[in-house]
Amino acid sequence: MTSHDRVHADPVPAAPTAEIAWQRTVAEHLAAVVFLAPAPRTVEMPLAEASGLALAADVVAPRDLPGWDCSAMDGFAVRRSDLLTAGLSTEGGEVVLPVVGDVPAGAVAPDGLPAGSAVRVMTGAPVPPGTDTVVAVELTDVPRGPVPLPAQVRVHGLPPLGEAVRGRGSDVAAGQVVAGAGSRLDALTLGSLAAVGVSSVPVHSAARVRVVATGDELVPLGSEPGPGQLVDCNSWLLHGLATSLGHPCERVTLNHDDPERMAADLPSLLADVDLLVFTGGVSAGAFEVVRQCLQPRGVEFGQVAMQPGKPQGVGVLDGVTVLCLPGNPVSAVVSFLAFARPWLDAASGRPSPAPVRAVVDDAWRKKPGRAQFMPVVLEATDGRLLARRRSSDGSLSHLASRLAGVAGFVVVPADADGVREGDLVEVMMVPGS
Ligand SMILES: Nc1nc2c(c(=O)[nH]1)N[C@H]1C(S)=C(S)[C@@H](COP(=O)(O)OP(=O)(O)OC[C@H]3O[C@@H](n4cnc5c(N)ncnc54)[C@H](O)[C@@H]3O)O[C@H]1N2
Ligand code: MOO
Repeated sequence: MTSHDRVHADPVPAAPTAEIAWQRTVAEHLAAVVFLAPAPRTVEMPLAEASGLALAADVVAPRDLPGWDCSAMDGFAVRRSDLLTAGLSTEGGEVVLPVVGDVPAGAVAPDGLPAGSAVRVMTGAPVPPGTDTVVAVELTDVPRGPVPLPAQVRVHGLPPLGEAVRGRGSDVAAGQVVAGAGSRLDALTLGSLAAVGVSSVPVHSAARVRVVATGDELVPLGSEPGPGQLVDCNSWLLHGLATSLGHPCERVTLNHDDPERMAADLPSLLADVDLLVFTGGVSAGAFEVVRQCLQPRGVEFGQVAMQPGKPQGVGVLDGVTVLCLPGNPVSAVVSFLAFARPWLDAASGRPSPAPVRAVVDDAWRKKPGRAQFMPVVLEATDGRLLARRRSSDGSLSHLASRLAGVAGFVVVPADADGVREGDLVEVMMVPGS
């Protein structure tokens, strides 16, 4: 905590120890955090409200799509053998057929097609039983566009059998799986289910999240910071990440460093959420409000071999998983993506995203010992995804303004001493970027 007036302020609270409960690799801490995720809840939800959620079961088509044999073109439905009989061949010629009906999209097709006749059909409209081919309007003497139903049609091209006829169920047959269990209801999956008429789906509900920024140096967005103060950005960063992953999230700022006051607020902070995320006040200073409040209550504070994001806390209070992330803004973002996101994925039944691989368009050194999360911009060039450092100041944890435009973080393994131009690396992506 860096508040200007703290220098002369309250006595130091009766501090628990600043003991380091554990030292872990990123993989070890990830496993410890994800282990705490509860089994996903399953609910039946209207499709319209299920965007972004994961399906809890396979969803099958309740009916065939298309629901009838239909036309793929504006034209005339015929029996192809009638065209051949009337003298049309692949060599050429033309035939005239009487037009005995009109089927716009949305209409019901006539029961059948009298021999040697045609029915005008529009794209998507049902074709009468017995027809097997649609002659596009361009292959006839009928002009394109809004013309009255002609009494007859002159056909001057022989389409192949089955041309422009879509069979019933040719997209999906009733009972076939449209989207499998675990699929995320992105726009296209949601639209597919709407197409087959699925209006409600079994899903894993999103997790309810509360993010709490702490520190008496913080002032809310819109206020002018005084000496030693700064605008809280972490609550916005973490709230934005949680909501962009589709989890409802409440944003709280506690601009004090009083562990007793925080303890009094704990029941309401823990109420009605699945995941409570603190940021700030976890390290080794004299006024680490989160550590001082939560360590005596069983939350463990330790160090993870990563940069940024070394100090971390984790525990369970009243059945709620509590993650305590560092206060430096880049550290908070990296920690959220590395640990809170996988917890959220597990608790909401979503598969972890496949790692994105990119080629480094840059080179930098690092000290071996801690995994590094380097903020990068990504650029697709010549079929390759190039990762370039967002800033030559690298992965420094306080560079809040340089988070703008960051697409992800190149994960440099702990034992590496740097990255060379052309290296293929894994990128931990910022959701929605
Ligand atoms: N003696 C040691 N000092 C520190 C260590 C250590 O091991 N020994 N670890 C360092 C590392 S690494 C990190 S990361 C930070 C983490 O510190 P805290 O989690 O206790 O965070 P604070 O001290 O509260 O804040 C750090 C920094 O970030 C600013 N901050 C905090 N919250 C916000 C917010 N919501 N919006 C914007 N900025 C925020 C805060 O003002 C500080 O400047 O500890 C190192 N120290
Ligand atoms: O871990 Mo801290 O986040 O390096 O600055």
